[in-house]
Amino acid sequence: MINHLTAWGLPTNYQNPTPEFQLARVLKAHKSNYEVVAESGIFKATLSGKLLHSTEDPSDNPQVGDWVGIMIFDEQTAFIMACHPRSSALQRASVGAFAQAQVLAANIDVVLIVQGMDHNYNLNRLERYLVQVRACAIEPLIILTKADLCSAEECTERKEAVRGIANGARVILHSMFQEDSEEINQYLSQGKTAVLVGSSGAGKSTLVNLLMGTTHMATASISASNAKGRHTTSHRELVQLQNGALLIDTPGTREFGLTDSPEGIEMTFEEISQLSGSCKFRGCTHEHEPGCAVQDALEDGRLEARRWHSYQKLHREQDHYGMDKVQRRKKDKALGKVYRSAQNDSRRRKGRS
Ligand SMILES: Nc1nc2c(ncn2[C@@H]2O[C@H](COP(=O)(O)OP(=O)(O)OP(=O)(O)O)[C@@H](O)[C@H]2O)c(=O)[nH]1
Ligand SMILES: [Zn+2]
Repeated sequence: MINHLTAWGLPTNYQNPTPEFQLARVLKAHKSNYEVVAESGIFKATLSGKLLHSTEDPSDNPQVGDWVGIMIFDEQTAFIMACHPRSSALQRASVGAFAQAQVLAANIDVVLIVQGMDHNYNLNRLERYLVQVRACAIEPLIILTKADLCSAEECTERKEAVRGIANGARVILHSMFQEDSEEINQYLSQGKTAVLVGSSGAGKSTLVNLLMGTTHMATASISASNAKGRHTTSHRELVQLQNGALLIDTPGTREFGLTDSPEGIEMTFEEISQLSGSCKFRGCTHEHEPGCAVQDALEDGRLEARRWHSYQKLHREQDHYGMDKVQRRKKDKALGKVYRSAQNDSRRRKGRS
């Protein structure tokens, strides 16, 4: 018998960490309402009280793509009892929260960074996505959509420019008027989970529709379609593609704030990391020191000023996040102390009375 959950990306050697509960994967997460798929079907789900109160960090709460342990309540509803460890998580700095990471999707194999070749085209933004995806240790794939809006020369030029900053990530040109999506499909293999990111209007939903085709719309992913059978991006959701791969669309990720993994910057700006190693002084700030390899490269044109400024901006942002996180931890710790001492006082008072 084919294990139903393998069609939802369950790795063959997966060990269920909580065998007392049924294994399920989160298909949708909207605030505290979830939809999960288990061997026995699709359920609406909510977090169990225990899980709700035991998670200190909001990023530990289940997200789209997570493997969870559920207890089935009736034919349609279930409780999520446990959120299992993730093989990977695509996260960004949380919007409006101080130095908190927000998990956008869990257990991801590849992130498709979608950018339109219209006014959406922007190398700095691509670098930001690349840094953060790599900071999460996930493979990035860049898809330049709306190729029909550029001349053939412009397309080639832009693809080359993107290759120049991609540091080894694959770059694919795409248009909705193309008959097939074979080139993209190569990276979306059976049982692998991909996430689409890109700013609003980049062409993500259009691409999801193309990759989903029509046959799978009749299955679980019907909920991803409106009456006209079109996928619409209102919230994150995991769908099955025609070729057996799984795809999560993230709507309008306009803000894609960096968290604090320096690996992302090092991998994306490898040439700058290498140059830094040749500076005369260790700890060179690359601003005014003599014998600075970065300044030399900027002067003779080996390093483009745009790229250097982008690197500096992203580096600063990441440093800020790191410093804010240290501060937040200190504050949390101090608050914890105040709370514990108040608890002890109250216990003592109770003991005396
Ligand atoms: N010319 C052209 N237009 C495209 C192409 N792909 C998408 N579009 C158009 O671009 C607009 C935005 O596309 P969507 O797919 O809705 O963009 P999105 O990234 O899902 O946007 P959000 O849902 O806001 O995150 C739509 O009007 C599409 O028809 C393409 O390859 N060529
Ligand atoms: Zn230097």
